[in-house]
Amino acid sequence: MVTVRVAYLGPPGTYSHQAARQQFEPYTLEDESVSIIYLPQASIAGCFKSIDDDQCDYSLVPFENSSNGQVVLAYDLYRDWFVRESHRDSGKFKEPEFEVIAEQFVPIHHNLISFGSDLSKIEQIYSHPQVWSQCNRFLEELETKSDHKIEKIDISSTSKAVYLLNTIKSRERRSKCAAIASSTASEIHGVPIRRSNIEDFDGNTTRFLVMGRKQRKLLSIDPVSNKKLSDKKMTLLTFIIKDNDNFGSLCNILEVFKQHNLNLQTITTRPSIISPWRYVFFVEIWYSEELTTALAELQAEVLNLTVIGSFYRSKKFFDMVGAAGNQ
Ligand SMILES: O=C(O)C(=O)Cc1ccccc1
Repeated sequence: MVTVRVAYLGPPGTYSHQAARQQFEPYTLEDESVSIIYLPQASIAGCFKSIDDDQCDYSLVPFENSSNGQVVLAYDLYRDWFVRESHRDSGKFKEPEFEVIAEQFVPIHHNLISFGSDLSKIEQIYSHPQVWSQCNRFLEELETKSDHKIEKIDISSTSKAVYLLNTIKSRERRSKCAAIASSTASEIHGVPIRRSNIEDFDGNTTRFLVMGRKQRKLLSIDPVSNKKLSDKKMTLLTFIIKDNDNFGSLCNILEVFKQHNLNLQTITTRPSIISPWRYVFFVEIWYSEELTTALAELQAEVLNLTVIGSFYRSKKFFDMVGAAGNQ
């Protein structure tokens, strides 16, 4: 029997749980001797810590959404784990024991879940902060139809938001509270769905990154062999511009990628926390063999150049791009 430990943002019933099952279930279906132990974490930060501490072999985090963009908390955790400079005052940086090894795209369908059937009485809604701006239209409509403001309460995950409805003692209060979460979360916690598919956009999709321990080759299942992968690879890397006051630094960096025919998919910046208004860059590049030479050349321009992972592009990416291109 091969046992693989997978951490995700819990409790069961979150979208992260869905992503973890989507990534690992195919292996159990193919081979009965593989068993997956899913390990729900209380926070996204916990998903990073548990893999570094060797409490799991793989760990997933939400990274970006097709309608409301980056999951900034995940980016900031990548900065905290991978950017040595951001620890220079404490001197406490330690090389992470993990890297990004795969991606998973998950269709996200949100539901309004509540014990109360009269939606005009809802006063408070619980959910994960990433959810609000994916359901703007529904939330605005709901507020217009009720004669009061609706308070949005941030919870560490969508499934926990539904769980919390069960902890409200007073029946009257319960009927005035709701959660936004998946249909699985509604089933698990036994709270009915009052409206389904309340997301603003069709095709609302979250991209999750799968992290693996650097020593995972000792394991006998390898998620990279998943058949739903294309033959194209991506590389996620991070750096800080060395001389912030130097005119054209970013342009010089982009020039290096261009000269090596490296195609960029995204550039994102987050506060570096080294000093105010200094930024950490996250770049995703379509991998090619020229990357190593390009990275060596980039050293002149940047600090803390670190590859967070190289991984095969999911075939779903091309399905989605193709579908959008045909519209
Ligand atoms: O709270 C969850 O269910 C998560 O997995 C985080 C999240 C929230 C909204 C969209 C995708 C992931």
